[in-house]
Amino acid sequence: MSIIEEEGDVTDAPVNSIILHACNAKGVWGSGVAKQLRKKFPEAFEDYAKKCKELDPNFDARRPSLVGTCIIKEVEYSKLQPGSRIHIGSLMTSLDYGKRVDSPKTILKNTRKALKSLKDQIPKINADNAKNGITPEIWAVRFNGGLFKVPWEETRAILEQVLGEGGERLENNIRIIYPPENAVKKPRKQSRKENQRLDTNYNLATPDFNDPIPADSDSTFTTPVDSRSTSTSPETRYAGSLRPLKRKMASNKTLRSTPRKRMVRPGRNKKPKDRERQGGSPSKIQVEQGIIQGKRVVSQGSP
Ligand SMILES: Nc1ncnc2c1ncn2[C@@H]1O[C@H](COP(=O)(O)OP(=O)(O)OC[C@H]2O[C@H](OP(=O)(O)O)[C@H](O)[C@@H]2O)[C@@H](O)[C@H]1O
Repeated sequence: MSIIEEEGDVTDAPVNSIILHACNAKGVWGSGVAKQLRKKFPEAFEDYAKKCKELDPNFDARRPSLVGTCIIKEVEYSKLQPGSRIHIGSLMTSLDYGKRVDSPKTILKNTRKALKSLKDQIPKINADNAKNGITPEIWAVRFNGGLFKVPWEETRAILEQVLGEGGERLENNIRIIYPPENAVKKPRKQSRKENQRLDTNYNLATPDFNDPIPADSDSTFTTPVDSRSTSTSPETRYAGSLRPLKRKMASNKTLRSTPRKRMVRPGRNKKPKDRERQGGSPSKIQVEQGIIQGKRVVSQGSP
């Protein structure tokens, strides 16, 4: 047994080979590789869906006995080559799919069991092909590594352990097929709402203006300052104008909880005229001058 990884399309696997992929146990091949296989080999899908339904008629996950097994279905390879055969091996590594997909840990546990199930079925397939002097090759995708979101290295380690174990090594060679980089769908474009949220979050962070602008930046490089001016965050809505500063000062006044008290000593602010009328004490200068507005003041020590 050898394992090689190469670029390509798994649906181009040759006649007499075994295509290997992972799927849920709910009878759905709605996306990813499974969908492609459903389209090209509808017989394999019908067999899989029927088996899922037999074991769990309502697909309510009460009888998840297919998880951890491998369904292998032999189908016609091509209508153009009557009698030509290919096997589709479906590793049931998660009970459900989409948001209800099993955790990576559970998927890996199920993968180990499902690969053992595959290994148990291979001798019969090999025996059938031996008549024609063929040892079928296994063409696998990097299963679990797409919609099931399990890092491929972790799945591969289990594959090597189970299929390559000691004296029971498989004689079949394994080809891991991965799509060319430019064939992989780009991540979904973020919605306008998500973009706005990201934008706001970004602008709320205090930009470090001391950060050097990357050397390879071109004229379209957007600094945090530029993007702040288009932001709708409260802190930055008025970036570049004086209005926010004025508003800030105004709001400081109105926000003060207790009005500032002025310390006023009694009679302090009264005009000299008032002071005199009220019989207040004359100022030092008035005393020195001896006169307050026509009224003679007798200073101390005068005869
Ligand atoms: N033609 C091609 N040739 C070669 N490699 C190809 C390829 N097309 C894609 N790949 C790559 O093959 C890896 C696995 O990718 P996938 O996402 O398919 O599989 P998976 O094992 O993570 O997950 C399984 C669940 O995905 C679906 O989901 P539904 O239930 O329909 O919702 C199923 O039904 C299952 O349940 C990724 O590296 C893809 O880039």
